[in-house]
Amino acid sequence: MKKTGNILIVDDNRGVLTAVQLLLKPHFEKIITLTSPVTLTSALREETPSVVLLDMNFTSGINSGNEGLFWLQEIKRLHPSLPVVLFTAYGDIDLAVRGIKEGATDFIVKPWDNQKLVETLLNAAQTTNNRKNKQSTPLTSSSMYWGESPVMQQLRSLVEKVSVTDANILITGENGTGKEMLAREIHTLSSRRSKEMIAVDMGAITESLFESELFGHMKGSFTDAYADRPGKFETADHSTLFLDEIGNLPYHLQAKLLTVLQRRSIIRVGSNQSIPVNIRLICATNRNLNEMVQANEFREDLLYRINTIHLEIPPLRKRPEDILPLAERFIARFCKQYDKVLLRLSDAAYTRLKAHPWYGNIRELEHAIEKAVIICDGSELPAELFQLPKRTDTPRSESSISAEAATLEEMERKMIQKALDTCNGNLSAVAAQLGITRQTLYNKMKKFGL
Ligand SMILES: Nc1ncnc2c1ncn2[C@@H]1O[C@H](COP(=O)(O)OP(=O)(O)OP(=O)(O)O)[C@@H](O)[C@H]1O
Repeated sequence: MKKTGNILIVDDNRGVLTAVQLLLKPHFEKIITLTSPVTLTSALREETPSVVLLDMNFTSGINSGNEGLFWLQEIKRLHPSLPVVLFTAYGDIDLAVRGIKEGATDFIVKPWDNQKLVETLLNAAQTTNNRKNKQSTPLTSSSMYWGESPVMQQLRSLVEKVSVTDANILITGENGTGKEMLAREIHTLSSRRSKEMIAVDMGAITESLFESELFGHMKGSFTDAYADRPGKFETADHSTLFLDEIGNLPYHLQAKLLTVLQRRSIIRVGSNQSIPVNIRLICATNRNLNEMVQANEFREDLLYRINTIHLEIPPLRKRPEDILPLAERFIARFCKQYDKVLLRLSDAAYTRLKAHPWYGNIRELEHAIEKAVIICDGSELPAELFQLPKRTDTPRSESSISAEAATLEEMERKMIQKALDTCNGNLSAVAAQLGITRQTLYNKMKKFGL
């Protein structure tokens, strides 16, 4: 017989306790008994059962049931959704009805019918178990794979600790390391998970729409404002707001963001009414914000505000033990998606994947696997299906050009000058060609006197 959760039984009659305990033993994983309700609240703080069976009368000779109702309220105060089944004296239906009105799930009349008692308690415990399973679904169904590497295990334990708090989090890491995926995981692990996480790509937001997108607007406040519209901050109220590519936010707009984060309220464009917002903020960037602060490209006060907790996702090449488990997960996912039998990696493919530096990180690995699964004809993925780009250059952060600041600055100046010449001074085109924002370009031109 399958056992269902734990039960707490509170009854001052030891004979009743023993009889009920024997009856329920085959049905519950653990049975906790209390002969007095005095220790009830401390017992519930230690362990939350799936159901409580609560006697209504603890003082011999007094059958008012008031004590039982008092303890029922205490249980509900601690655990509002914990099912409580009342154990009432014979014929005391009125009391049972009062108990039900005050939140009890059901009642059993003494002397009890064994079968009815077992069924009632199992049904009540089942509702708790269903709820627990439902709550844990988002946690277990996450497609995020943490990896085997010690560095990712450390990150995981930190994430589990901080997710439940409302602390602002800054996630950094190279492109494709899974910053957005981690932000979603944090949201799923938080108490805000019942509402959708709101994600904004700060690199894609145009300067003219920045305020309206983030803080909302009132009808008629500008040409295209046909109706009142909430911004992302308001939409994320009581949820998580994920600001991706925060390093791409132009300098002069950073002050506006900071003000809202400090005040925890927004004012829609065209309004003068301040609207409080309760958001948990997660930001992400692949840029080094400390260096940007030094270069006057990022406000130091904003950095302090957003990085209460800093999580750095290491690049895949720095945790090679995670490459193959990730690859295998992607193979299983894409074989299912493209309706193929489960393919396996050939030994040569295995070696090739493990040796590749994956500068595009998990995203690059995911795409490589998807492509290979699509074109594979046999039951094994040969190495030839993985024509991985050979890159002789290393990612920016590790590049040798950072070795000497003077050389780097000279190189930067020359690159900007060259781009200015080829783009005939069109600053937007120069910024796009160099892969930087216009604000960064202005700052650098000022610095180099161009
Ligand atoms: N830990 C992981 N487990 C499984 N898939 C992952 C993991 N991390 C990333 N991915 C996959 O890799 C891809 C890139 O992830 P994501 O967009 O979160 O990276 P990112 O760091 O935010 O990228 P970018 O810097 O380019 O915005 C996504 O398709 C995601 O599903």
